[in-house]
Amino acid sequence: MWALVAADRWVVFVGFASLIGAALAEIAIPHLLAASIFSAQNGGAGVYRNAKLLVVLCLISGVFSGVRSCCFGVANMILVKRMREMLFDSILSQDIAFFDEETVGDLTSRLGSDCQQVSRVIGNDLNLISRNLLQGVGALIYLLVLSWPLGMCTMLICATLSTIMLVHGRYQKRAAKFVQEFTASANNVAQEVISLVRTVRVYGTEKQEFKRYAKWLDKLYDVSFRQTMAYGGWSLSLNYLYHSTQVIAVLIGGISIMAGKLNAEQLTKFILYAEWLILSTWWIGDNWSSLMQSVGASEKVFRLMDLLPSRQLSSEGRRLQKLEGQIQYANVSFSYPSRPTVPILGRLNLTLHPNEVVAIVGLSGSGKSTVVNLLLRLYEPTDGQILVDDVLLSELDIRWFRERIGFVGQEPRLFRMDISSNIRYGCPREVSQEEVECAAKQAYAHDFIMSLPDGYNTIVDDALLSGGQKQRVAIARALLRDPSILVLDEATSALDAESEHYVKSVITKFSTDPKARRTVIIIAHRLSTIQAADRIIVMENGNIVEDGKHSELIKQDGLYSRLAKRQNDALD
Ligand SMILES: Nc1ncnc2c1ncn2[C@@H]1O[C@H](COP(=O)(O)OP(=O)(O)OP(=O)(O)O)[C@@H](O)[C@H]1O
Repeated sequence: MWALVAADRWVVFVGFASLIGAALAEIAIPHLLAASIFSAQNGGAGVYRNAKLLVVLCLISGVFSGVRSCCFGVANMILVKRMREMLFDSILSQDIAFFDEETVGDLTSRLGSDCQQVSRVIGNDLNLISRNLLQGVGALIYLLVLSWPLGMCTMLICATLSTIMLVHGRYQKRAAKFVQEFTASANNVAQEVISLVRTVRVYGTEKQEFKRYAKWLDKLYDVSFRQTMAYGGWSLSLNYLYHSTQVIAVLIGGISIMAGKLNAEQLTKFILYAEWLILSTWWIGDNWSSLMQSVGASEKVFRLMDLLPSRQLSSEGRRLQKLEGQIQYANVSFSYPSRPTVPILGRLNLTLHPNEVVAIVGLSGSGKSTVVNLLLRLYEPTDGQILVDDVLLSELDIRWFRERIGFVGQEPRLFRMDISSNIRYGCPREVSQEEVECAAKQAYAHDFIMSLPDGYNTIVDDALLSGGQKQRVAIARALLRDPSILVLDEATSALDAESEHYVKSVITKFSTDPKARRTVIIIAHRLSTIQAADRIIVMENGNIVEDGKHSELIKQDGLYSRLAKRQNDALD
């Protein structure tokens, strides 16, 4: 955290300097107050001088307090901004496996409320704790000098208060972690339910979902209730201890006056400073528990911030003169890091030649998408190697390589921006509007885009376009890059019959038009779309069981032929 603050050390430095200035100015105020009252009673000498001094001290303390508040306020803003930037950057630079483990709700909670809470450490808690600590220590020294028996009694009360404060702070820190966890869980449920609201509505599970959300809110309430009770206990003990200083003042102070060891002015000063000392301890205690809550909330935030970025992104690799598009899987085995004991691919061997259009088919869960995930280096093989143009994929500059890949995922989701920007998204070169429209035409998306109210400038989101339309925009995005390797994962699953026909034409163009040729990998469930592919790979349980052209595989009478027959029967 200090690294975060260091960049703005001047703001923090000026803040702390004004804090000390204000505390020093304020420490003399009770003394002057009592002195003025008693000098007035004793004939008036020094009243005006004390009053003038009081005005000057009040002015100084006011200016310093104002500067202090501004500086710590600014430090707080800078801190929360920088923390969010660092955390977001750290999250974005993680391996994809990280996102299999963490939930969206959890991460957004860390970025939102947790960062805000942690920033309070600088903006509020540390600032107030330091100020009250300074004032408290000043008051204690004054009290001990004034009358050590009275000073010692007050110190004893403060020590008791501090012990209660530490126990209370530790409790608040523990409670803050639960609050953080339950808030994140409630956020997870809310995000999931809102994003699946159509399913919830159709299945009529609103009440169930409400209960699921309310369950976490109940837990949150429970912890917050205990926190409030603990705070009540803290306030109660503070109150008793505060009033006990008044009792001590009356008793011990009275006895001291009768014994001639103290006069009325000194006892008044004692009461003022003792009150100040107790109030300072109260404030420290209050801010201490808040500081502990922030420390509790900060643990996960800092753990996330401290994660090392994905090694892929931090290492530089080789760049080839041109990506020809030859891909070779050599004895590749793989298990997902979240389920390391479940083998997904077992010693897979597959070679794709440059400009070949290869379709991968197979039953659901047979590992088709996993083959593509490994090529995109979203995951690393557990064993074996992947070579691209005879170079190890792990040795290639991953950014350079990905720039040359066009990818359409299973569920293309669009960004909340206009269609034109969605098509340009991630394109490594400057592209004109004509090029965007040309890509949209190739993906048969141009006509429906033109029918939208603002054409290419229409702001889209997931709800505005149909699945097939979103998929065609995603295909246009992939084509605009003019990639050397094009990957279409289930690119036809969400298409209606008409769109499917168009996409089939795009695929046929890749295999027939020499100008459009590139290495294409198509993962498809609808076998009718991939008949024009140069080769069809059939997968079962993470292994390749058949490999050949459509006509050859039909003749083999194996899994592909069975799948094709089943689909034909379904259509009849
Ligand atoms: N991120 C993940 N973490 C753990 N297991 C996963 C993950 N993604 C996929 N799997 C598992 O890996 C296996 C293969 O999944 P994959 O998505 O590659 O199959 P697929 O053939 O593409 O299936 P489909 O046709 O249904 O998309 C499945 O058993 C799946 O449950």
